[in-house]
Amino acid sequence: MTLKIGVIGTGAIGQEHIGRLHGKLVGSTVVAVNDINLENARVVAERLCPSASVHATGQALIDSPEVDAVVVTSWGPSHEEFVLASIAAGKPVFCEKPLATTAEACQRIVEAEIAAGRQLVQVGFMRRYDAGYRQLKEVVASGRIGAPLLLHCAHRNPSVPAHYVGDMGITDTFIHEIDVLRWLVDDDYVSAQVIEGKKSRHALNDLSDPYMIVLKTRSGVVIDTEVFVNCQFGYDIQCQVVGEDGTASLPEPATVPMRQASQAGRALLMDWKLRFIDSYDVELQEWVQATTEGKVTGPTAWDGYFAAVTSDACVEAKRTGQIVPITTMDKPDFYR
Ligand SMILES: NC(=O)C1=CN([C@@H]2O[C@H](COP(=O)(O)OP(=O)(O)OC[C@H]3O[C@@H](n4cnc5c(N)ncnc54)[C@H](O)[C@@H]3O)[C@@H](O)[C@H]2O)C=CC1
Ligand SMILES: O=C1[C@@H](O)[C@H](O)[C@@H](O)[C@H](O)[C@H]1O
Repeated sequence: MTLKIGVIGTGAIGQEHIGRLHGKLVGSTVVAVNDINLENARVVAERLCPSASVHATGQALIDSPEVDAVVVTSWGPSHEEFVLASIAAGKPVFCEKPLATTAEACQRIVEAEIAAGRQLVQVGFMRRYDAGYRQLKEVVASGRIGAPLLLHCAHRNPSVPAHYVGDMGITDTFIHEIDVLRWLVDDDYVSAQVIEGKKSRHALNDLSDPYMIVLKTRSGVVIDTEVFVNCQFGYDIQCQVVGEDGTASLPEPATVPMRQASQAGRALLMDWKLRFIDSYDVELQEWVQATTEGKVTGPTAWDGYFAAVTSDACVEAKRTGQIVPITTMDKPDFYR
């Protein structure tokens, strides 16, 4: 069976996902697209999936009988509307991160999915599919470095566009660590602290950059992460787990070691698209397979909700300079 997919949002990652769902992966085809910029949707369809219909609204795409499943790659503030509409239509939906921009909105999605009686929602936390993170998780779970005590992490982007403002360092960027690190150590967070310091001269407008975020988990693991989105030198993701008996680190992406012009070294990637290209493929291939079998096997609406609660706590911690507790509703049996 071939899963017929409708994609809402034909911007940067929308185009990436259309490319893989229509031409690269097995068992899927893109039959419909939509974007508030309709002309852009038409141009993208023409280039990547010429037989797809271009719908005037996201709702029309979701309602279309030709669409079996929905992929939401529009801006964060529109996610709630499209995910709720997909649930109401009884259609599986893959939503890029964040699931929604507030914890309240994510809670509404969780409640709607429970009321619908079956899991339909997967969130685009692709790092769980990255070969390096999967290897690191295996090492941690094997007990070879003993129980994890501390994590030292960094999320560095070379630069960000002018529309990247305010707390996006948390809600758009650090949200990846929020999800992948609780999955990595199989633990949940209980508090957040944000430490701001000297601002880089490369940070535009009101953007505070860089800063440190410290999360503490239920079992007491302390996780520090540097968020630095104007670091200039590369797209650089770091994660080191310090255990009772040793340390384990996220492998560096494989790039060619070079000796040239009196220097020895290797190139750094400059772009998230390249750094996680394989994980997006694995993520969406597993989603297509699971959706065809009527299951959700990846990050759920609950994971999206938990990430949003944590992200809200980090935003509050940044605003107040205080250590902010992280409290969620009880995890429903539906997600156990
Ligand atoms: N998993 C990952 O590594 C990544 C995830 N993302 C997430 O994907 C989403 C999109 O990000 P980008 O592609 O970078 O942004 P973008 O700005 O390149 O594209 C977003 C597209 O959505 C369209 N759009 C916005 N509101 C809409 C609405 N109500 N209905 C239909 N179309 C609408 C815009 O016109 C635009 O074409 C965001 O939630 C972002 O956080 C983005 C980059 C990487
Ligand atoms: O999801 C992503 C972007 O939306 C975000 O803006 C970047 O900071 C992240 O590194 C990238 O993975």
